Amino acid sequence: MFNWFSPSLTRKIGGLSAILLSFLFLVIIYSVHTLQQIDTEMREVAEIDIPLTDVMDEVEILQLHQHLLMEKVEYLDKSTGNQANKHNLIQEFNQFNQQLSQQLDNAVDIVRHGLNNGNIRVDREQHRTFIKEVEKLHQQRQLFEQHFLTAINATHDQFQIWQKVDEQDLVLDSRIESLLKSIENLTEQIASYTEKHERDFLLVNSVLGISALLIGIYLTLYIIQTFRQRIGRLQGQVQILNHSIKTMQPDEVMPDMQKGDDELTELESELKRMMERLSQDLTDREEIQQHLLEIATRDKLTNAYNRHKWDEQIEVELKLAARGSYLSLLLLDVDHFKTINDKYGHDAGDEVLRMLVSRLRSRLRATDHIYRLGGEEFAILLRQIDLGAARVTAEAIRQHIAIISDDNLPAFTVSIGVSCYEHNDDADTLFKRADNALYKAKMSGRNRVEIG
Ligand SMILES: Nc1nc2c(ncn2[C@@H]2O[C@H](COP(=O)(O)OP(=O)(O)OP(=O)(O)O)[C@@H](O)[C@H]2O)c(=O)[nH]1
Repeated sequence: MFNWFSPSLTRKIGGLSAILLSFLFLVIIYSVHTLQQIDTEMREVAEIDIPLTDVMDEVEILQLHQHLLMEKVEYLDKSTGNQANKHNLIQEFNQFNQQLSQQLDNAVDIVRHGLNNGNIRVDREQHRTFIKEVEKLHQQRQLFEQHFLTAINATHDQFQIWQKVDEQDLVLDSRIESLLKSIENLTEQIASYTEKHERDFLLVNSVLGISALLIGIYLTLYIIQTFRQRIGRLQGQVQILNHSIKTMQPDEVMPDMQKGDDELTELESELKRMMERLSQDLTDREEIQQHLLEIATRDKLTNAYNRHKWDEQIEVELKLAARGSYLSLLLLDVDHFKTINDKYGHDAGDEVLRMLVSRLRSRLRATDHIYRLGGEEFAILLRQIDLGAARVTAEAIRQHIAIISDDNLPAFTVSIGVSCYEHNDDADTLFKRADNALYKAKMSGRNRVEIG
């Protein structure tokens, strides 16, 4: 089923456009149909009703003329008896008769022709009735003429005969009048049909036009609103992405995805995926950097910090100590390491160094760092430890190392020189005191702790 909220933007706009076009199509179809209808009705009025009205007006005028002639003839017949004049008037009367017949035939022809050609669409039945009425009028007129001629030629009861003729003349007048009235009615009827169609045309076209306009406005506003909203969101996300790339900080929170599966949502999810990829890349990069840093600062054999790290860190620790915190240095050297190497081999010597660092770690706090300064010499920095405590720690270490017993490794001992930060010490002076103490320990027989 068509769900308005889920389909793509193209389909939404396409759907609304299709509805809009359908409305316009309906307007066009309806307009063409109604205009055709109005045109047919106007043609019917022009081709049938107007000529018919003209003909019947002509009939009425002729009838009036004939009526006057008849009055004259009647007067002459009754009073003067002027035969020559009467004869002329009768001839004139007959001419009008012919013209009247001709006009009535014309009227019938117009209607019949219209019916046969299909030009008459409105009230065909009433038009057929009109033909019948005209034919009847025709017959009555012929009857009237016969009566008129009889009246002229009558030698007695003239007054009564002329009265009858007058009566028939009146009937004919009223019949013609009613025929004219019926034509007028037909014309009015067609005019009212046309008017109704024009009104409907305006109404339906207005409704369809306004609907199309409203849909068009809605469609435009919907597109503008949607694009502004969604593109605003996308701009925000692109800015977040941009900022993350600039600062190399992928921890910016992307807004939640909008529901739907249109093109802009796809673009949004693509941006989200890019952000995730960037985040992953930056994490990987950080891990690699961390790893490289480890490699750069650690001794490969023992994993203790190397001399490079020592040079860096001692300055940091000295600054902290200068602010008032204790800092002690243990300088540790394996006794007779050369002999171990010579006697048990270089690999065994390596293993001794590895084990030494591992044991030292187990005796120290996490904040006490071990540095391999070269060969079998190590430095240990003890934070927040004064000289006395450092000596105790050094002694504990020495004893712990001396009692190691491992079947695979030779027993060995260490000598330790201890120094503690003093006012205005630098790396050299602090180191020197520890080194002197170590020297003293070596000179005093090794496996000893000495204070510098
Ligand atoms: N196995 C091994 N030996 C090393 C390493 N670095 C230095 N050495 C050896 O350590 C020995 C140090 O010997 P010396 O400086 O004479 O010191 P010592 O034999 O320990 O004598 P004292 O310090 O006076 O007790 C040398 O033989 C070096 O070759 C290493 O990484 N592995």
